[in-house]
Formats: sequence, structure tokens, C-alpha cells
Amino acid sequence: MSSQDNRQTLQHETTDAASDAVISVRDVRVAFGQNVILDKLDLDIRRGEVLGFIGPSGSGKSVLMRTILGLTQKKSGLIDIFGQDVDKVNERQRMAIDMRMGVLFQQGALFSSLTVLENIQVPMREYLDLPPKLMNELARLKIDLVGLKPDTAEKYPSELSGGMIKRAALARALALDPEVVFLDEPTSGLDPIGAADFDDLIANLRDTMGLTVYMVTHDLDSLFAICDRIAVLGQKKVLVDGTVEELLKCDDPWVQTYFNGKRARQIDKNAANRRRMGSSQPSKATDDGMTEIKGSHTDQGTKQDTETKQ
Ligand SMILES: Nc1ncnc2c1ncn2[C@@H]1O[C@H](COP(=O)(O)OP(=O)(O)OP(=O)(O)O)[C@@H](O)[C@H]1O
Repeated sequence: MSSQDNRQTLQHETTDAASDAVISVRDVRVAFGQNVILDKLDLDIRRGEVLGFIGPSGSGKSVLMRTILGLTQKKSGLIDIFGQDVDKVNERQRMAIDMRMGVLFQQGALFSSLTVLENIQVPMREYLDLPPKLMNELARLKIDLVGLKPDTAEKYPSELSGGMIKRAALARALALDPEVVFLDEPTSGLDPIGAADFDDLIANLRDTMGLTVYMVTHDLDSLFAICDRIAVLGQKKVLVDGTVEELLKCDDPWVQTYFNGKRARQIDKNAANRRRMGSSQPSKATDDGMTEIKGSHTDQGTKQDTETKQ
């Protein structure tokens, strides 16, 4: 099956799914001067899924994320978020949309002069008018939610490990209880255990909070472990999208090399299924600043069971 066929097949398959899209991108073009980065790009992000977004370095994955977030202007095309055409909303409506989306930038992008608690409160201060005591309580809940120890609240980013920075940045992305979070290479720079723990955390949030996740990643393990669907960016557009199993059958040369090339390892294709069945091991973060997150993806309601690591 060619990538073109794949794309068409998927469009047939997703007629129902498209109606469940929280974000729809249609025929989008983004350029910097004469340099066209994205052209005729279509993409749906569906409610409650973890969508992995892959593609060659410099192909425009981050640019698309920034365009959806309204941080980069598109030249043409349509972006519909939560059923609203972003070109037709006023400032107040755009703000309401922004409040429903959280973002974790590539390097965490925490403010170095603020503590973790203060960093998490940045979006709260920007969008809400809450008493300081309540903001403190909410920020501490987020710290707990992402598996950081309570005393992390008073620490500055320079005092945190790479894994703790990612979690603190995720806590900030979750500050306003968003429905969708955008993660730009969340596991880059983490050791394999830390990366797997972070994957578990993301899967947990999807399963317990119904979070929709758009994740730019180069991490094959993350793709297999937690992504419900993967979209491939190439030639300025989404070349193909589908489940891991579907992509493995796709004959696009870049996709083939990506999954079967020199750097690709033999991956246990059943891992993704096991995770979805809820039999993955609970997160056991080993970093001193983290807590152990217990419970599989299926045995809890809306709250994670966290316990301070001994
Ligand atoms: N503000 C900007 N002005 C001009 N060019 C830009 C700007 N932002 C991004 N680009 C260009 O857009 C292209 C795509 O960049 P982008 O960061 O989206 O790539 P990517 O696919 O996320 O890459 P990577 O996987 O390496 O992170 C690059 O050529 C980059 O130089």
C-alpha cells in the first residue's frame, strides 16, 4: 500500500472519527518569507487520543504545533479548535480556546527565576483571578499529579534533574486543567527509565482524565508504548497517519527506514497492546525528587494514587 493510498484509506476509515476531532487542520500553508514549511496540510486530532507526530528533523513538526497554538501565523487554510474556526473568533473567544490547551515546549521552558510552584502559577495568573491561597493549593495538586515530591514546589529549575524539569513543565501545562496538551519531544534527554516513566505518566493522564495528547517525538519506544495513532510529516504535509501496525505496512520509504532502519531496534509490537490493556507496570520514578505513581491505567477513577518514594 502506498502512503498516498494509506492516506486515502484512512480518510475513509475516519469519517466517524473526524466528527470526534477536537482539532481539525485543513489545507494549511505556513511560510517564512519564501521558505514554505507546510503546504496543503490536513490533520485531525481526536478526543482522548495520544497522537504521535513524527517526521524528519526540520520538516516542520514544531512549526505546526506553534501554528495550532496561534504562536505562528499561517498563510492560508483552516484551523478548527473545539468546533471554532480560529480565524473567526474574537480575542476573548481565542483566550477561552487557549485556556483549554496546555503546552510543554522542547526544553521545558521554565522561568529560571521562578520556583516550580510559581512557574505552575504563571498560566493561572495570566488567565484566572484566584486568591493566592487557592493558587498555591492548585499548584501543589499539579505537583502531586505529575509525581513530584511536595518539596519540589520551592525549588528553582536549576536545582532539578532533567526528568524533574519535564514533570514540572508538564505540571505547568496542566495548570488550567486543559483538554488537550501539546508535548514537544517530552522524553528527549531522559534516560530510558525516566523516559518510560514519563510515557506511563502521559498514558495515565489520558486514561484517568480523558486528556487528548499531541506529542512530537523521535522516541520509538514512546510511539509503541503510548501512541494510539501516529502522523508522519514529510514533503510539507501529513504523508500518512494510522496506528503503529498500519504504519509498519506502509511503503513510504521514509516511514520504512524510520521503523526498520539502522537505528530502529526490534520492537515488541505487542507492547502497545499490553499497555492499552492496562497491564503496564506502574511508574517507579527513581529520581529523589519524584514520587512513585501507583496503579495501572485501568484500576482508577479520576485521581492518581501517589505515594512518597521511600
Ligand atoms: N520563526 C522562524 N523563522 C524562520 N524559519 C523558521 C522559524 N521557525 C522555524 N523555522 C524553520 O522551519 C523549519 C521547520 O522547523 P521545526 O522546528 O518545525 O522542525 P522540526 O520538524 O520540529 O525539527 P526537529 O525534529 O529537529 O525539532 C526549519 O527549517 C526552521 O529553520
